[in-house]
Amino acid sequence: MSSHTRRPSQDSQESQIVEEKIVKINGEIEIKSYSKGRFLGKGGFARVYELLSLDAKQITAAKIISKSALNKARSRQKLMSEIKIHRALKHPNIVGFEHFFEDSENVYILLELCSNQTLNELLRRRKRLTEIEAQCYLLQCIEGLKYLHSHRIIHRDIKLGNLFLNDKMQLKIGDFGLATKLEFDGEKKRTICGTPNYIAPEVLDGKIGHSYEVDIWSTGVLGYTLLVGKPPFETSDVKTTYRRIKMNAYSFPENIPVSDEAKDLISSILVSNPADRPNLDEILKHDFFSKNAIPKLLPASTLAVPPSSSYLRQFDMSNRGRDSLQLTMKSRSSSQPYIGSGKDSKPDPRLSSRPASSERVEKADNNIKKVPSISSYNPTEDAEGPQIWVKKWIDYSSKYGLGYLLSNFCCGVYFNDSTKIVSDPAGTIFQYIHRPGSSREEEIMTYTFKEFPPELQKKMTLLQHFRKHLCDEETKTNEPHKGLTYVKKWLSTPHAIIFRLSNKIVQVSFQDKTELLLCSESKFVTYVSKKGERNTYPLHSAMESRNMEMTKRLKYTKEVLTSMLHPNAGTGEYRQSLHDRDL
Ligand SMILES: Nc1ncnc2c1ncn2[C@@H]1O[C@H](COP(=O)(O)OP(=O)(O)OP(=O)(O)O)[C@@H](O)[C@H]1O
Repeated sequence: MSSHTRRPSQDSQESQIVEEKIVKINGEIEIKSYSKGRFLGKGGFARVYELLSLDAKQITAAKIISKSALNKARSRQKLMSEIKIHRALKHPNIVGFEHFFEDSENVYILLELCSNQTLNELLRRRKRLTEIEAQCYLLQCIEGLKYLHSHRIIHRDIKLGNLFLNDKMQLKIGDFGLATKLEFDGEKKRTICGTPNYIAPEVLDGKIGHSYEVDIWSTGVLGYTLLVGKPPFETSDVKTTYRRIKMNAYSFPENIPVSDEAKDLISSILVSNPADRPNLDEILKHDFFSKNAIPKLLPASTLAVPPSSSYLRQFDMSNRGRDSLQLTMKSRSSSQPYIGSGKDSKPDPRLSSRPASSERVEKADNNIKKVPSISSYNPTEDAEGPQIWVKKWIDYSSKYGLGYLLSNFCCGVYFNDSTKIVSDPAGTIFQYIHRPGSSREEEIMTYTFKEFPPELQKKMTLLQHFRKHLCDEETKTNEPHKGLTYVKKWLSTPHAIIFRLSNKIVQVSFQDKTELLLCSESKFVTYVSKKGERNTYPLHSAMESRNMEMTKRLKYTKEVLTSMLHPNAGTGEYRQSLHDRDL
């Protein structure tokens, strides 16, 4: 199997098309083409990019390793071992291994794309996590480890940066560069490897050898790090860190609240003698995992902010005796801090903000009972409603376009020429979305705020201008986001402004501050009432609901969306028909 990359002749940059040459058994040659997309990150060895297979239209993360980095026999062996171990694995909590191939310059490892980065970036944004989040991630990590250990594989590098999150917020163990497969169960390994903060004492000792218990130790370090915000043995130099690990010198800081159950579990894991540590099943039976119900997956909003109190209440075991409806179909707060002019102050007609404060949603719990058709409905991720929506916007289409702030604090502009720009919350990177030449396909280019083509200068200045007006200082985080959601289309009617987001959510923000968020894929609808109450329903039950305020708006939305598909859409006649339509 071999392949080659095609370099554009006048372009000195890296090639954008990768071709894989497959020699079939009958000698025929098949060429598979991939288009190289966004840069996702780099490690010691590899640069990682999105790779789109042009025939299957499937996007993967491609770890591209230059062969020049493999001139030492040890690095080649390491890569071969990583591929050999990883390709045989299949589990929901392990990064999927799709495929690998090579050409004269590189080795390409195609992996399941984890678009929400790793727990490393998450913790940098969030500082530390709530207990329910730590439970949820630890459970998934332990499930992945159980699978590995049952196949006699020790990962040996469990740490924040090797725990990936996919678009559904599923945790996936990745990077098998240091993993090893035991020949038999009692075998001990002696290679000193791992990442300083997470390395187990028996690895540092080197004499006694190590086994599965090193992954258990790292899970303890992981639990501590998620809850406290920094690893237990961290110091400014590696030697002192190692000394602390050997002496088991760590403590829980007094100013950070950590439950007794969490402290007990972590302390039972972080013991010097590997034989005294609990095994994975014993960890799962610990009180830390039974003091409350634990969500299978967390909402994507927790990438930026902690889960809201109303979200948390559905997992509180002390509520279990209450009305089952309240527990199964909880109204959810976005948990994002409320930014905006508020309902009492008179809003600037051009500057709008959506009502999304958590107090409002908490009040909504009592209202849920009034919607009869949803009582048999069990909560899923979808019951959370969309995680990303337009929080504020400024309609400056009289001159330039529409500027907006999303609930995940990404800021964007839909320009009058239909090009779009969207920045990450920190203002580090931005994406420019346009249709090059006469192409029908949109192209998404990613640039940093410091380096971008000069022709984008004016649009960047406008983006900066909108950001200044829409963003609060406190909402800016430091971490670049990947796969940014942006406004794909928007339309203003006499009653509402309608946004179609790139994540396929349609948001209808009415003049009276009510709001509909429609998810065409999951067929769920979230309604924010005049009082600011936010509830999510399956679309079919929402249509039949007795909540007239909502059904009226759903009907209006349906009519507007249908007429947008009309051949006359965009013409004066069409616009007039929108004006004539009643809410
Ligand atoms: N499956 C994936 N989906 C999305 N991004 C990924 C994926 N795999 C890797 N990345 C990104 O690429 C970066 C480098 O990947 P990785 O750490 O696996 O490379 P490496 O060279 O093997 O690193 P190391 O030096 O730790 O062995 C990661 O930090 C992450 O940002």
